[in-house]
Amino acid sequence: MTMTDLSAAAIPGPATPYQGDIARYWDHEARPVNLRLGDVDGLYHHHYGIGEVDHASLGDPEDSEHEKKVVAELHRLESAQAEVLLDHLGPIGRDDTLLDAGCGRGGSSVMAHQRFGCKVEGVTLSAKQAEFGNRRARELGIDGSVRAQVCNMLDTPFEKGQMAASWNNESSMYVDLDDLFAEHSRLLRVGGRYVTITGCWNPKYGQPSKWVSQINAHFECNIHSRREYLRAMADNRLVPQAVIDLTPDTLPYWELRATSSLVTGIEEAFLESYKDGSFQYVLIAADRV
Ligand SMILES: C[S@@+](CC[C@H](N)C(=O)[O-])C[C@H]1O[C@@H](n2cnc3c(N)ncnc32)[C@H](O)[C@@H]1O
Ligand SMILES: CC(C)=CCC/C(C)=C/COP(=O)(O)OP(=O)(O)O
Ligand SMILES: [Mg+2]
Repeated sequence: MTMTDLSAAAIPGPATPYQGDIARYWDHEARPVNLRLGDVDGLYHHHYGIGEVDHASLGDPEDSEHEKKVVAELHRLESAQAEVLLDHLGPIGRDDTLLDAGCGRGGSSVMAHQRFGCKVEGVTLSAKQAEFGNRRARELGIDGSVRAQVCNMLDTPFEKGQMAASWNNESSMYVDLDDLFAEHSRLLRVGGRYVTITGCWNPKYGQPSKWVSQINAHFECNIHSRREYLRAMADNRLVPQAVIDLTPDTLPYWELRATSSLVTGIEEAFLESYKDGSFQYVLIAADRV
């Protein structure tokens, strides 16, 4: 099957009722905070931002263009997050294939192809997201290299050792981590790199805080603890090379978002849980050994 021959692939139903819920959730998602940010430059993300806010770029709050500038700034910070994830993939060649596990509308996949010139396979539970990502790839003329498929990331059709690198950008809170890392470990070649950026609860807090529970309910997900990530990697031949606490770097994004007209109601939970230490935004990069 060639990269663009999607018609040949039989799409099985969801593996579990829960995966059916998540497929429906993302099939129906159309929040302005995601679509308006994506419209800035055609990279559509479903993850959050990192880095300092460029307050000078926002200008006067009374200015009629202010809201547009806030949208552009939030989007710049979300793309900066994806750039940091890609920075940790290691050397990638044009002939390599990467896996974007839980690819959403495909923003990170496109960025990876633009940076490395390689092939990128994205998988999502949502047919709407896969169609959206494949349409964007066609519009950009890169559908020979970047594609999305409706597929469970715990059970993919890719070959053992096929991937030079793989990642989960804010998509690992929907699955069991042992199952997830077993599949990444199977797909990665020895020496290949796995990267995740994720929110995780802090074992030092004791248990998930009320804010973490609120985030779980809001997104129908199941946030894991930092310890669970490290244990599940160790059990699946993934050896961490970097564990970076991005919590201080993501706070400016949330402060700005909380003041914008695009608020969704979840801003307080992120801000409060990051500040009380119960929740952390982390990047973990690991080598397949
Ligand atoms: C918050 S979005 C992140 C999207 C993307 N990684 C990004 O950074 O824009 C979560 C994604 O995980 C996907 N997902 C959740 N569980 C999955 C599973 N078992 N297999 C494949 N994708 C899954 C959803 O379909 C959705 O696309
Ligand atoms: C860090 C954690 C716990 C993430 C949970 C997964 C998630 C829903 C990410 C953002 O998606 P989105 O961009 O669709 O959300 P929003 O509409 O809030 O921007
Ligand atoms: Mg978003």
